[in-house]
This record gives sequence, C-alpha cells and structure tokens, in this order.
Amino acid sequence: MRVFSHVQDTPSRPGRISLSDTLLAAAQNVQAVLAGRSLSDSLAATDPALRASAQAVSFHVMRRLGLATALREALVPRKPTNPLLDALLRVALALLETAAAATDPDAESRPGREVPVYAPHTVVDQAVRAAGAHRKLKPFKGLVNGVLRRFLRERPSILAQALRDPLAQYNHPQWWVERLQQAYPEHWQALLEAADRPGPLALRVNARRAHVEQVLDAFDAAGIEAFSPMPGAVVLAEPRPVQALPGFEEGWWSVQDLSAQLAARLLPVHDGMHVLDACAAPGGKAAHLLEQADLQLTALDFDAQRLARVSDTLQRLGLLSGKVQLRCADAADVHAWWNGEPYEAILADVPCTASGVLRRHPDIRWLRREDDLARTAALQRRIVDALWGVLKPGGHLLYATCSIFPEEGELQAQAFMRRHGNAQRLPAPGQILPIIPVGSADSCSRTIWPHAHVQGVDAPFPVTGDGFYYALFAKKG
Ligand SMILES: C[S@@+](CC[C@H](N)C(=O)[O-])C[C@H]1O[C@@H](n2cnc3c(N)ncnc32)[C@H](O)[C@@H]1O
Repeated sequence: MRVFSHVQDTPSRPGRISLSDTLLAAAQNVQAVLAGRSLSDSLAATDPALRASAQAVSFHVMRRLGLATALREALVPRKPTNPLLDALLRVALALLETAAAATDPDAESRPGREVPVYAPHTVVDQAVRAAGAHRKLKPFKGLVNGVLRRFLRERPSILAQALRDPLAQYNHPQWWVERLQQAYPEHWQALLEAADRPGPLALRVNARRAHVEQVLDAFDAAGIEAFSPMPGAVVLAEPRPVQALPGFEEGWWSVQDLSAQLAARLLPVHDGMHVLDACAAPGGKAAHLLEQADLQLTALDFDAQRLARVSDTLQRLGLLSGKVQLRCADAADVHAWWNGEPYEAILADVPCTASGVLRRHPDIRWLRREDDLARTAALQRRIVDALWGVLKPGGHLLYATCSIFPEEGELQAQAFMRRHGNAQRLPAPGQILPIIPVGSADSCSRTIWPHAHVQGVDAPFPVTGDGFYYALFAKKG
C-alpha cells in the first residue's frame, strides 16, 4: 500500500497532516462542487497546510464521483440530509473502492501511480475520526463506521449493484457521455478514460530569456527527466512543484499545456504588428505572443480580477511595456472598448465549456449542465462575429477553445464561414483530442494532432496535449 508521503494516517499533531483532516477537507471541497462551486475556488479557501493532500484526494474523488455516488446510494438509499455527511461518505467510498481495486486480481483497472491509495482499515478509521472531529458530523460517527465496514464486507455485491448505473461505469454525466458517443463513435471511451488521468506537466520556454536546450540541460543537471516534444516546449516525466524547478525565478518558462502552446504559433504575427488578444486572462497566450514578437498588443478580458493576472503574468516574464494595453470590457460590445484602429491579427480564445481540460479540472464535468453548451456556443458566436468587424482586411483571426464538443469547434467554424462571405479558412489543426501520444504514428493525423509540430520526435514517454480546437481565418481584402 502506498501512502502519500505528506499525509500521515495517525491523529492530528502540531506540524503533521492527518488523513482525517484531509478527508474532512476533501469532503468540504466535494460538497462545494456538488453545490456548483469550482474545485479551484474551493481549494483556494482550504487551509494551506492541508491544500496539497486535500487536492490529491478531491481530484481522485471527482474522477470517481459517479461510482462513489452509486455506492453511497446502494448503501444508504435515502440521501443524507446533511450534505457534508453525504460528501464524506462519497470521499471515503471512493478511496475504499480504489484501495480494494489495487489488490483485487479481478479488478478491470488498477489505480494509476498518481492515485491516493490507503489501507482500507485506515480509511474507515480516519473517516470515522473525521466525523467525530466535526460538530455537525459527530452524531453520525456510528453511521459512517457502519456504512464503510458494510461496504468492505459486502463489496462484490454492492459494487455489482452500483455498476449497473452508467454514471458509476463512466464517471461522467450521461448527457456528456452521449455527446461524446455521437461526436466520436470510435474514440469516446478513450476520451472518457483520458479525462481520468492527470495531464503531463508541460512548460513553454520563454524565447526572450532561454532556449529549450538550456532548460533541458538545467533539468538534466538537477536529475529531472524531461524532453521537448515540439518547438519551444518541454514536458516532464513526473509532475513536480514548479517553484522548485530550475529557471522558475528567472522566468525561463511558464506552465502551459502543449495544445495551448499552439495558439501563438498558429497566428501569423511579426514585430510591430497591432494585435488583439480578445479573451486574454490569465495571459498565457498573450505572453507567448509577446515572447515571439515585439507587438502593439491589446489584452482584453471582461473579468477585472482575471485581467489583473495578465499583468502579473507579463510582469514575471519581463513582457510588460508601454506597447501593451490592458482593457476590461465585453469583447462582443466593440463600441465600449475599440478605438477605431483595425487589428492585423486577433486571437479569439473564447470562453467555453472547457470539456478538453478535464485532466486538470476533473470537477468540470459535474459543474456543467447540458444547456450550457448551447449558451456558450451562442456567446462564442457573438464574440467572434464582433471581433471580425475590428479585423483589418488581409488580417488573421485565430479561433480557439479548450473544448472537445463540436458545437464549440468545427460546427462553430463552419457556421462562421457561412455567415462571413469575406472569410477564407486557412490550414489549422482543427480538433485536437487528448488521447494520441505526441510522436506516435497516429499523431500525424491532421484531425487529432498537428503533425507539423511533432514529426520526427522520438518521445521517451507518451505525451498528449489537452483537448483543444483551432480554426484560422483570413479576411479577404
Ligand atoms: C479560455 S479563457 C482565456 C485564456 C487566455 N487566453 C490564456 O491563454 O491565458 C477565456 C477568457 O474569456 C474571458 N471572457 C469571457 N467572456 C468574455 C467577453 N464577453 N469578453 C471578453 N472576455 C470574456 C474570461 O474572463 C476568460 O478569462
């Protein structure tokens, strides 16, 4: 059994993180997500001492929430009226089932290395202790103990009963599964499985401060296994705390997924150009654009708090200058922010369901509702149509989303072409799916991964980018 090194399975003592505290914090996070709050926001409010361990457990529970819910329903058919109790039961059941699967020779899949695995008796003891330590849960200590012990005694039959529910089998809402089945009849299962594995730690090298070889040499000297799967990018074999990596203080690189790193490479820009990043926060792609060329850049976002992060990002990388203008406004309402000077290039990294980044945000599937898709697609249409009006003839607009739903990708791009007779579609990757390793023969498929960026790479370990969509349009003169 592997126990996370930062979590002890003994009671709280000053300076030590107990598993019971972690379970309680994870239950509070799960409760928050079930109430519609994002896991990142909820974790930000978690005691900093507990945050890393609570995150590891909460991420795992999000990836197993369908199964944990079905197990809880099988054991306690009437939903507990205390939502924290319900969440604690689901957290403990997710961990117990994972622990059991780790040693079950008949289990279909073994937990991955990133999954928190604790001895079953430890999970039961610590969940009971967690209940006892919380004023509102104290009366339910006996129930928690009884439910979890019964699960351990009767696991095969309870698991079989739970797995009759598709939610338990797939750990995604049914509507999500159906949409993927429809869009990707051959890949939907692989997509569901990929969503439950963590994405690789990918870095974008800041061309103004370092180059890939320099970063790889520094990592090698520090005993960190890494390679470069495409120009300007470095991927680590194992996730690590980024502040401890060589070059962090020096601004040599930024954390950015491989698929996201394609944006600034796809939009044709050169020194002196007047460029708009229309949905810019927190500034990853704006920074990349400025690392590539000396631009007159307007970074726009309608969320003031998030826009402040653009400033921080550019500051850290030494990219903030008088040539960069930050504007807080609705991109679709051009009269509110546009000074009348057309842009030569526009990046439209529009808001989306984020269905392509479940590896890093496993809560997203539980937060989204099916009708969000149509609402988000309508917002994207409104934004991109407005932006088309501020693009100079001869200029380029790159449409991007971190989604794998065609309504936000290819269908959106095709509808855009039908609405704008003066648009010409140029080669771009289209839909990128997070299931094909970079460097494999299959990654040369244009619909899956832009082959130009990966051909000839001899990958020492398999790497995939997040789910993303790119379409590039030129405005006829
Ligand atoms: C996918 S994120 C952008 C990520 C960013 N390009 C980066 O690389 O760091 C989408 C952004 O669009 C912003 N947004 C949403 N609706 C908007 C609107 N109507 N006008 C401008 N920005 C908007 C959100 O606040 C969010 O920061």
